[in-house]
Amino acid sequence: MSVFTPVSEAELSDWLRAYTLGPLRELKGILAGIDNSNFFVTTEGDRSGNWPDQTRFVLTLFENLKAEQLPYNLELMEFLSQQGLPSPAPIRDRNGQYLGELNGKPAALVVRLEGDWTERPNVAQCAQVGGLLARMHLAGQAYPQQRENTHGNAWRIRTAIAVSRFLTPAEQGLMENEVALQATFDRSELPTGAIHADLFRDNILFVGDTVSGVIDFYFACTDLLLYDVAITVNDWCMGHDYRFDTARLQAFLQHYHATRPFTAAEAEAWPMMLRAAALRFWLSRLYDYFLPRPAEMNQPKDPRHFHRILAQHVRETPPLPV
Ligand SMILES: Nc1ncnc2c1ncn2[C@@H]1O[C@H](COP(=O)(O)OP(=O)(O)O)[C@@H](O)[C@H]1O
Ligand SMILES: N[C@@H](CCOP(=O)(O)O)C(=O)O
Repeated sequence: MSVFTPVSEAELSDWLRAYTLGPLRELKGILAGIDNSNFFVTTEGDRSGNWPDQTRFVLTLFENLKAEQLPYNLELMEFLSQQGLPSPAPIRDRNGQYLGELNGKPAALVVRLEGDWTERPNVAQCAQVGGLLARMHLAGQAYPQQRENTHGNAWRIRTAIAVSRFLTPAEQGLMENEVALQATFDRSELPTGAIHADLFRDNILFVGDTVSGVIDFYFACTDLLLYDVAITVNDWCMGHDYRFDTARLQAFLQHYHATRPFTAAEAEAWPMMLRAAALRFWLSRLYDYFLPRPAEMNQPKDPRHFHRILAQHVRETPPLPV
């Protein structure tokens, strides 16, 4: 979303001296995104450096994650990019470090990928994203690091308490019921691994109908693969009436299933995963909407969207259609 921590050209020019990317040409704050402070950075390039042809980068100042939590995310991006997946590689400085500090925040530069995100994905794009997510899950099985989901059960309970006063009694009832159900739902038979955990439409870039990039791995963690699928389809395959668009959903899931077949336990857990995924973003959007952090540029997202998706999933829980 946002720029919470401003950076001046002089501050960045000074910081860039640690890299072999040449002098700063342009610095521009990015409005999109909601967690970190992001900037497009263009440099003059340095033909003698490690990134001779690269002049376009994204600078992120991490607002929530601490430096010790970031190696999981940044090294996952590097790992997936080495496996041929279109994830932006973090840039290492002259000392081989990809994580520094700028204006009191942990900060990193990553390669700026080509392409734009799509607001209205078509069936072919959903199919591509389904296949891509399955490939990311399979590749992630070899990723050696683990990180607990910061938006798991304890976070759900804490956040539900914090936002409760902003809800109607009916909304409070729905939330309390879901938080309690999710807390006791048996997940022990479900496959786990490295998940993106926020693979919304604005985190995939396309050139035409071809995926050119997967960005924003800063919620990535070790969790259920099926939960990641549910998060992704709740955004990519949702229709205007808060029911799935069947053609996009089937294309997505069939392409996923062709690369990593769903297990019987996953088919059974599907409705609860869709609900967990909707609850996760209802809660975070409520929190960001009613209890926002101060920001120079900010664009809170509408929490009612996920309230409606959750209510619909509770009314009618669609089976896994593969
Ligand atoms: N590697 C990248 N290549 C191209 N654009 C990027 C890249 N990383 C981020 N962006 C742009 O910055 C925006 C915000 O980034 P994002 O990681 O989603 O922010 P946040 O972590 O705050 O949610 C994206 O919507 C995209 O336009
Ligand atoms: N995708 C989430 C919030 C995180 O936003 P992002 O800009 O980091 O993708 C939502 O839509 O609520």
